[in-house]
This record gives sequence, C-alpha cells and structure tokens, in this order.
Amino acid sequence: MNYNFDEIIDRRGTSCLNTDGFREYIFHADENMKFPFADDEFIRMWVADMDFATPDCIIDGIKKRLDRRIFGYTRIFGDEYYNAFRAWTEKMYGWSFQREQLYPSPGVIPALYELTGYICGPEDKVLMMTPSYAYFKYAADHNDIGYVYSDLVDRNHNGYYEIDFDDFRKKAADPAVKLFIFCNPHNPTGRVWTEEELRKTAEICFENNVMIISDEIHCDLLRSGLTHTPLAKLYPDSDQIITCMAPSKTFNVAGLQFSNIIIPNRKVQEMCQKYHSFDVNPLSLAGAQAAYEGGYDWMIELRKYLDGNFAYVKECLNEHLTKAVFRVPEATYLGWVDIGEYIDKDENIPLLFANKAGVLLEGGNMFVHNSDTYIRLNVACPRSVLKEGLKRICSVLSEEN
Ligand SMILES: Cc1ncc(COP(=O)(O)O)c(C/N=C2\CONC2=O)c1O
Repeated sequence: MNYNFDEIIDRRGTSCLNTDGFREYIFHADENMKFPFADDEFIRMWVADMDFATPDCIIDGIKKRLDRRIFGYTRIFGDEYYNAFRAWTEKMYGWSFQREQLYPSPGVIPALYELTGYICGPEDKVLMMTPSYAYFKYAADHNDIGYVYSDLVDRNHNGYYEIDFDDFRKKAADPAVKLFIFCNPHNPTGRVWTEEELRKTAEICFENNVMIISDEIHCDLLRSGLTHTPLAKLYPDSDQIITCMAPSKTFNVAGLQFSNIIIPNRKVQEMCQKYHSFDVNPLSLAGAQAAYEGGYDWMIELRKYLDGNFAYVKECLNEHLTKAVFRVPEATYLGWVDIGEYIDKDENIPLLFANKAGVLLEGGNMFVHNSDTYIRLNVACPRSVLKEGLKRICSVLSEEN
C-alpha cells in the first residue's frame, strides 16, 4: 500500500508545540518575539515530531473507542494491550518481558523524572553521554541532583560517533553516579549501538553498581535494513536495566502521551506501586494498541521515505555545503550537521537561522555539551518542504562565507 508522505498538512490551530511553542522552547521568549518571517513562513525542522499524518489504523482505533461514548477513569486492565505491545517487541526485536514489568507513563520524559527520583538520593548524580537530548540533564535538575557527562567522540570527524570507553569508565566509577540514562538509539548523533558497544557500556555500569535507564524511544525508526538491540535483551536475568519505548516517535503520536516503561527491578517496582499513577487516557490506550497491532506496514514505508529524505540531505550538503560534516544517521529522523567551518563558535545558531533563513532548528548549546557548532535537522517532513528548508540553510551559510 502507498502512503502519501508528500502531503502537506496544515497544523495551524491545533495548539501544537511545533507551530506555536518555538518562541518559548528555543528562544525562551514570549509571543511578542518578532522575526522577519511570519510564523507560517517558517520551515519547521526543530522539535522531534513529524509532519506526516498518523496512520489510519491508529485513527480508526481511536474512532472505535470514541464510539463507546464514555471516557471514564481508565487503566491497563487485562492482557490485550500487553499482548499487542509484546507481540511488537517480539516481531521487531526478538525480545519480550513479563506483564508485571510493564508500567504506562504519560511520556518517557515524565518517566525519566520520576525514576531518577526513585533511584538517586540527594547527593547522587546522573550520568549521560553528550551531546545529549537536554531532558536527560533536566531529569537531574528536576530532582535537584548533579549530573556527569561523557562526551561521545567523532574520531575521524565524519559524523560517526563512538563511545569513549576510557572516559565513560572513569565517569561511571564516580561513587556519586548511581544512574546512567542511555540513549539507545542516540539522539542527536543517530547512532545505533552495536552489541559490543552495548555490552561494554552495560558491564561498566554493572561493575560500578550504576542502574541503567535505556531510553529506546527511537528504536523503531532505523534506516532500512538496520536492526536495533534492546539492551535488556542482552541481559535477560538483570534487574539493573529499565527500558523505555513508545509509539510516539514511530507513529507520530507524541501528543497521545502514552509510553511503555519496562521495570524488572523489585525495589523500583515497589516505589512505583507507592507513587506512580497508573491512569491512562482511554483514547491514547486505544491508539497505542492499534499502532502495535496494525502499524507495521506504514512504519516500513515511513522508513523508506525517511531514507530518501536523508539521501537528499547528503546530496544537497555534498553539493552546496562542502565544508559541512554530515553522515546519514543510522536511526531517528534527525540529521546532525557540523557547520563549524561556516559560523563563529559563539554564534546563536537557532537565532541565526530563524532570522536569516526562516528555518526553525535546534543546535549549538541546546544538547548539554559537545555540540557547539552543530545543527540538528528534523527531516520528518514532505520532501518539498525539506528541499526548501535546505535551500534556505545553504544560501544563508554560503552568504556568510
Ligand atoms: C531520547 C528521547 N527520549 C524521550 C523523548 C521524549 O519522550 P516523551 O516524553 O515525549 O515520551 C525524546 C523526544 N525528543 C525530542 C522531542 O523534541 N525534540 C527532541 O529531541 C527523545 O528524543
């Protein structure tokens, strides 16, 4: 079946962060912040949701629940949802988990905030790899505890990031480090960690009694032909690995606020029993179940479309921004580009592109550390929009030099 990923859908008037929240999120400004472009003239390549219609199977699943016409308090009762999600992880990853280990969360970020509080004490620290999705740091901030980062390294400066295991081992050995939030696959570098990298990372944490939250929210959106390995799959008897997955990135339903947290650790389970909210939105539950039961073919077609978008990015930068460093990411729909040869190190990158190109993107110091001269491009948009965004970006950087 063909899905129309080229369709441009008007998101204005839907109160979405992507169109209405950029002033506050990127620029920490209010609605009075002005730009040389009208809001609907911007090409939006920033927040990680997609400008593609959610698959019909999900919409139909939600409509079916709407037809029941009562939306009272709802939790995950019975095994219907568990069976749908477990069938997905078995089909996709050859991995499953016990029913009692599955906890719903309104989002992976709320889960990170909550779990960090359960696992860390006031004198403890959270470890992360940088550049990092900033909300990993915010999970520490939210709990008023410190954080430590280990910079990933792009040894050949070709866009292929690796873990600096000597540095990671040193950071994990800090007695205050009790939790490592692992981004697997990695946002923003796009790495899909190999089994060897996964095992080396996990065993350093095990040796230092560091609990691992493996944030695998991007695990379904790999380049065609690549395979994700859930970290917990490698350690079926370990209770030191909490796994976070969700339909939100895969099927563009982040607004449904529905995520899967798999917790094998008895102590953390007990904390959840005491403090966690198990209530879910009935429409979100219906949508998530429909996604896992019927969304596979759409996801495969989405992967192919994103492959094509990234091929275009590579071709465009090779031709027009020859000094930029970009490698097609192994996962996510987020391109990570070093434009250091075109800008000053202290440039406010998002402001430059908003004012000069009419493009909304994230970059610079928005990724905790190790990201100063980089931009992150969300390419999950119709190709015509991607082409216009890249044309504007290239023209601004060419003019600057
Ligand atoms: C690694 C990672 N974890 C968690 C989340 C959010 O989970 P949620 O609370 O929505 O379930 C994101 C979304 N990443 C975004 C969202 O906008 N820009 C980003 O890079 C993410 O990239």
